[in-house]
Amino acid sequence: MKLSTIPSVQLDDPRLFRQYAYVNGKWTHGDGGREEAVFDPATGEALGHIPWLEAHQIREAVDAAEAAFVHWRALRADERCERLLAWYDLLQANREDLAKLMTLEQGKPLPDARGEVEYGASFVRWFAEEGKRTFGETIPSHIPNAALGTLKEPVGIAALITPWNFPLAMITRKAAAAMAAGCPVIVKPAGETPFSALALAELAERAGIPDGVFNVVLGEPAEVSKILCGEERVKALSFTGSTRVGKLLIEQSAGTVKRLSMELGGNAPFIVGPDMDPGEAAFAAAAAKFQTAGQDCLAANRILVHESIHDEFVEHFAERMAALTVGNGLESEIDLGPLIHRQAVEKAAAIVDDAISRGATLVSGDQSQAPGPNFFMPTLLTGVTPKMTVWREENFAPVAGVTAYSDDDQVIEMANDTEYGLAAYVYTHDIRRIWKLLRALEFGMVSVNSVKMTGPPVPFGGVKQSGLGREGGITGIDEFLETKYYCLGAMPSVSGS
Ligand SMILES: NC(=O)c1ccc[n+]([C@@H]2O[C@H](COP(=O)([O-])OP(=O)(O)OC[C@H]3O[C@@H](n4cnc5c(N)ncnc54)[C@H](O)[C@@H]3O)[C@@H](O)[C@H]2O)c1
Ligand SMILES: N[C@@H](CC=O)C(=O)O
Repeated sequence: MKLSTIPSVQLDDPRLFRQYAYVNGKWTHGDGGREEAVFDPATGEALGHIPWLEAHQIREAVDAAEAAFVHWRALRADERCERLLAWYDLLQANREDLAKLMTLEQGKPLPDARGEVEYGASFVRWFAEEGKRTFGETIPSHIPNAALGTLKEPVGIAALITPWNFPLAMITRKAAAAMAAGCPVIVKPAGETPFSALALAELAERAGIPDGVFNVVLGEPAEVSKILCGEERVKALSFTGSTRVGKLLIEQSAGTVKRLSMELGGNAPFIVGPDMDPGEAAFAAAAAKFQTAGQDCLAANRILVHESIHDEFVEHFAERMAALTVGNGLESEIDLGPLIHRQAVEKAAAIVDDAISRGATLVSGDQSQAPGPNFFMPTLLTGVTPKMTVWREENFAPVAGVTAYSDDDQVIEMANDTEYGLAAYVYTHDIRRIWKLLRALEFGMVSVNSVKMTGPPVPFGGVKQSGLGREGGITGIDEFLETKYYCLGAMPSVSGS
């Protein structure tokens, strides 16, 4: 292994920085000697290296999870709860180090990284408790002398494949639900951000999570996913990432008929009604657009403003953008960090060029001001239309596309004009308009007059090509549970009703 630069960033606990995979409670290198560098997107410097496991090592992780399942599922729910709560406490106690690691590998400003650690930990606590409430049902019997009911049982080994934009919370929202349900997990984090996942493994071990229950495998993404999807013993696949890769994994899982949860791309409309104060709406829209430098599945992708306040809104939005500071997320007072890598910057530039070539107006976004090659300055385009990539695709960059509409029916049509259906924002105080939009918008989540919409109690997920299933909330654990129906017959003591 090559030397890394992370220790110089002064983690309070340097053992949270691991450059190995974690399988069956052991830190593991790749048998084939393959490894990958991980870069700080702000500076371009290598932070460290991770091994790429060989196919037989991925299967060993499945063997380990299979063995662990026997004991993990046999624990009482309150015993699993205790271990998960110990994990939660350790995440909280190490919040600062986890946040530093995250900023280094992902780029988001340190306060946002702290927020994500808090957010990620909150799912662990939530599901620790929810695990105690996986109730079955009693069914009034139609069969004489029989007792009918259901039990909830863990589905089995769960493979969790996660993205780089939320390197910790996208893991805990899945892993805590699965583990609380009694399932061991095999996590395959994004290659860009493995260190948050490995720190989670270190803390899981300290929390007393038994060997084989929480595994982190690293490797060539297509190779690893093919094995996990093709493995009969892996019963559930929970994926967060792009719709393109999600579709691929659905296909790869067909042969083994897995339980699938898919949290895929978004293309969120942000609708501003004619009754809104343009300054207030612009402030909210900027918050919904620029968090995590726009690299958020919930980011406002198409900002649709009523024509009567459009020009004023644009003025306020541009003012708000001018106040944003772009830079290395480790420095103070930074609002936007870098994009994850150079290709993301190139994609953002291409989206802006495409929009301008098709008639959009560039209001602001001078890329010569970018503090480094992976940075993209907040950009505002007006007059965006459905023909433009900025409308059709999730841009995953700090590029805001604004357009005007004239009435509610038109804006509903505009908002729904996408194959995605994750989240939508509505800003208006007119209760009739709110209800009309809420019902007509084809999205899994609609947030009215609030940028913040997520958290542990929330059923997070999309419709259309934004995904399958829901994470979090009271149903998130069901993604990892089977319903077993039972009929206890020949029981004269039961009446049948
Ligand atoms: N709906 C949600 O909850 C949610 C949350 C976060 C991110 N996202 C989406 O994630 C996307 C951004 O994340 P990303 O760029 O990491 O997504 P991605 O699809 O490129 O990667 C996600 C994961 O899949 C792996 N992967 C990549 N190519 C693969 C392949 N060919 N075969 C198998 N695995 C492969 C990656 O290594 C990573 O672990 C955006 O579309 C965003 O909207 C959705
Ligand atoms: N912000 C989202 C992650 C999407 O990228 C969440 O809260 O889950």
